[in-house]
Amino acid sequence: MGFTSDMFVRPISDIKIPNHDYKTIFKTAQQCRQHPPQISLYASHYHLMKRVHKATTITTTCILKEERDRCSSPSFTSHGLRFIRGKKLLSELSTWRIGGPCKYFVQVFDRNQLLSAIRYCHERSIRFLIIGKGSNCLFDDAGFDGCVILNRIDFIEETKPGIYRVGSGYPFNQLGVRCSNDGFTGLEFASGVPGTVGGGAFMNAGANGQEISDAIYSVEILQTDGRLETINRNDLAFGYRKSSFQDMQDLAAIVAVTFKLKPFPSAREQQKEYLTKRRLSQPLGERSAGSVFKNPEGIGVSAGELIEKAGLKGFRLGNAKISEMHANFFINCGSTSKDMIELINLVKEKVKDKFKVELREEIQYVSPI
Ligand SMILES: NC(=O)C1=CN([C@@H]2O[C@H](COP(=O)(O)OP(=O)(O)OC[C@H]3O[C@@H](n4cnc5c(N)ncnc54)[C@H](OP(=O)(O)O)[C@@H]3O)[C@@H](O)[C@H]2O)C=CC1
Ligand SMILES: C=C(O[C@H]1[C@H](O)[C@@H](CO)O[C@H](OP(=O)(O)OP(=O)(O)OC[C@H]2O[C@@H](n3ccc(=O)[nH]c3=O)[C@H](O)[C@@H]2O)[C@@H]1NC(C)=O)C(=O)O
Repeated sequence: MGFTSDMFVRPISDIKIPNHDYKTIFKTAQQCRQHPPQISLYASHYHLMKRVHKATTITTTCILKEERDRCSSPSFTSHGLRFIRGKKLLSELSTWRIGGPCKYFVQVFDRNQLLSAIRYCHERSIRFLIIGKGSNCLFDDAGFDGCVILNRIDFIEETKPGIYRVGSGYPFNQLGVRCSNDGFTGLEFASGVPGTVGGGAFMNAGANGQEISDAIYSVEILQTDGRLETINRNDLAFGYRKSSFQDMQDLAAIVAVTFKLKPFPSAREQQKEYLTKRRLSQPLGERSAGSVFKNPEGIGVSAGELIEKAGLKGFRLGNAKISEMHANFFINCGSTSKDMIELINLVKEKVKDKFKVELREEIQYVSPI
């Protein structure tokens, strides 16, 4: 989307002339009589309106030019945040290491920054995407024609024994280790999961019979209109890789999650056992996005098993390959998004032909526009 000048019209409060500094306002007005007024003045200036409105206009025009220049440079600051324009590669932001440049990129470290980033996008009708570790996303080689907001809200506080309030950008993996080390059960499975707490809640991450939803006490979310809301677990619905968040029209982002865990002396051993199992059965050192497909429900056979039985383990299409270790992990060996999508579609077709089972993706496609 191109910039138009009216995107940069700002109310006078944003113009760096203090309300009482009439001298500067008059001076600016005198310099720029040719411009028509575009925005209204504050009531306190009303008695000066006739003489001042031209000052407002020209000052705004200066801001427009300044902001347009800033926004077309490789990096610029707005709303107190540093944006990178056109340079950040999505391949650097995804565990699959696939994806072209995004039009804007910004990192947020707390709730207010997240709100500012969303406001920035909202004011300019820029499409935005919140990502955590990008461990479940397939980005396009063409990139993303919007703003990628990288969630780095990564605080953790134990408010009472077994109750943890955690920023949505906190690594899920680390949370699993921390809670198990502290002797609490419920999140042992999280160690080894490469996502964030927010991504985990959004997807209702699970493994080894545990799910994040079983440990959640409440979730703090940010709505697109800027409102913050805390939702109790009882008011949320979860299923296999499914959560209420996926259906919320007004959700901007999950900001923090509070977990309530029970004491369990063997939590640490349990966590280590899960991690060992994961290391033995999953290609963790390779560029993947974890399970590509959800397990089909109600048939008692996993997606990995079906793909293996279809004879596809180790199959390679271009530079995208099905892991020899686990058939539901697809490896990027220098692949494009096109290769990976073709491989995914081919697997779906073969499994459908052979077993009459429709595999459904767990990974999320992020379209470039
Ligand atoms: N069990 C396993 O071994 C593995 C599990 N996973 C799971 O995949 C998920 C990926 O996590 P992560 O890498 O952080 O996510 P990603 O960065 O891959 O984002 C995935 C999706 O989650 C949504 N999302 C991410 N963070 C937030 C947030 N704070 N608020 C709202 N929505 C959010 C985004 O939705 P939108 O597009 O709407 O912005 C995005 O499309 C986790 O559930 C992880 O547990 C991944 C790999 C292996
Ligand atoms: C990796 C993910 O989560 C994983 C999670 O780590 C593990 C461990 O609990 O259980 C799920 O995998 P999974 O169902 O493939 O679990 P596994 O224990 O590896 O395999 C299940 C069964 O399939 C068989 N199997 C698996 C892979 C394979 O190539 N061939 C095969 O026959 C295994 O022998 C086993 O009998 C989650 N995947 C899904 C889609 O639910 C993820 O979500 O990205």
